[in-house]
Amino acid sequence: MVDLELGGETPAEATDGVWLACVACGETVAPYDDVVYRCPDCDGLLEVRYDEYPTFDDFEGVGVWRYADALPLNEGVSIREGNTPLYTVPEIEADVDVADVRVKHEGMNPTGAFKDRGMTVGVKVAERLGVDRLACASTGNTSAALACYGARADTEVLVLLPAGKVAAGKVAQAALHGARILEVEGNFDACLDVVAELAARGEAYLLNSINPFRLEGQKTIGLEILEQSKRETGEWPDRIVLPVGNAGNTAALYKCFRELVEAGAMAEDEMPALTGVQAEGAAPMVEAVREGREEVRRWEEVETRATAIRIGNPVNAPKALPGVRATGGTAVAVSDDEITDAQRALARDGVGVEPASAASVAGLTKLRREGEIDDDEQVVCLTTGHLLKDPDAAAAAGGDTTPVPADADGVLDVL
Ligand SMILES: Cc1ncc(COP(=O)(O)O)c(C=O)c1O
Ligand SMILES: N[C@@H](CCOP(=O)(O)O)C(=O)O
Repeated sequence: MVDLELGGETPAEATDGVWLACVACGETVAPYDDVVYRCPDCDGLLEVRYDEYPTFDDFEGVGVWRYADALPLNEGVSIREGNTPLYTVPEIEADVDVADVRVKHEGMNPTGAFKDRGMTVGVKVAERLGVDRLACASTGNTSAALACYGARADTEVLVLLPAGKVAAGKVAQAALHGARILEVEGNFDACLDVVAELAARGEAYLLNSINPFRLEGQKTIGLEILEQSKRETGEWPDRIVLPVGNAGNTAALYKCFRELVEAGAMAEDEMPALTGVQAEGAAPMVEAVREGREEVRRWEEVETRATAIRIGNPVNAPKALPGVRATGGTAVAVSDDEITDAQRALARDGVGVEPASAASVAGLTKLRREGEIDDDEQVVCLTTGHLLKDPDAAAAAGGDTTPVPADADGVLDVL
């Protein structure tokens, strides 16, 4: 069972109205006394809790730190993350025949992915804890963001990547920002096992999404979607469709909604339906949702062109699965070809994304075809990473180049 109830008494462990609580057994833990990732009693996942939850009236400014009242600290290690666009996508909207489809493009963050929202918080907490080495396992984007924010904080960064399975743009980012890059003979889940063990031995501070502070930053995706949707359409969306890998965003969005409900700023039946999309070759969350299970079964073998979500053991599943259920959402698996088709469709609407991001639109298309989504819905698809993250995939999905001589007549001959 999971205990996701907010509110109640502030425990003695709280510092500045903030504490950690185990979602499995309810144990409370002081936030900044020791480095802790899991419940010391039962090994369950931890989440950040507050003595007070803000409403929309409490927010001011722009970007992630507009939402400081919903975050554990008042400021972060920041390079101006968040405030990403919510695009209309007229061609996709017409193709899927849904009343309103918008795309929240998280690829427009400073390092080109949503991870920056988590790192601006997580790296600041690391500073407060006084750690001297940051680490993560990564399919690419987490490592790029951690390398960048670690550089900004002048702290050593170690990243473990599955050898040969990370897109070129992401490795280049981690390298240029000065991270120590270790290529592991194994998939992402194996990398996470190793780095979690290093963290448990005190060798590094872990900044994957198992870190509860990182997910606080990612909550702001939900707050921005709600505010932008209300401003641009007068309504909150009925549904948010998102790619799922380690299930951090699903967990963070659900926490965002729960906090708004606790603050009295949202009714429970107003929570947008969280709709997760995975690649067919890496779909343990979809399997768990379909089978009504509380936990995922780890997939040892995973494969997909969408390398960012090539993940077989989503660590945040115990937080994310209740979110899918409680919001009336669902989960669906899509093929690599469906992902590439969606990447092309987004590109035709002027939105350049990496393959994993396009999974959201592929999922919407499939669920519409299967009659699981109604035509009168207002839907937001989350696109999580920029096109340039994976230049090889973009080139393969795009058109061919044509060689021409260096004169106008020669060029006109081929047109
Ligand atoms: C581009 C991209 N999209 C989606 C995901 C999946 O997000 P989550 O792990 O929060 O489910 C990731 C990483 O996991 C990613 O890098
Ligand atoms: N896609 C991720 C996988 C790791 O997820 P995390 O959110 O737990 O850090 C990546 O970019 O590495």
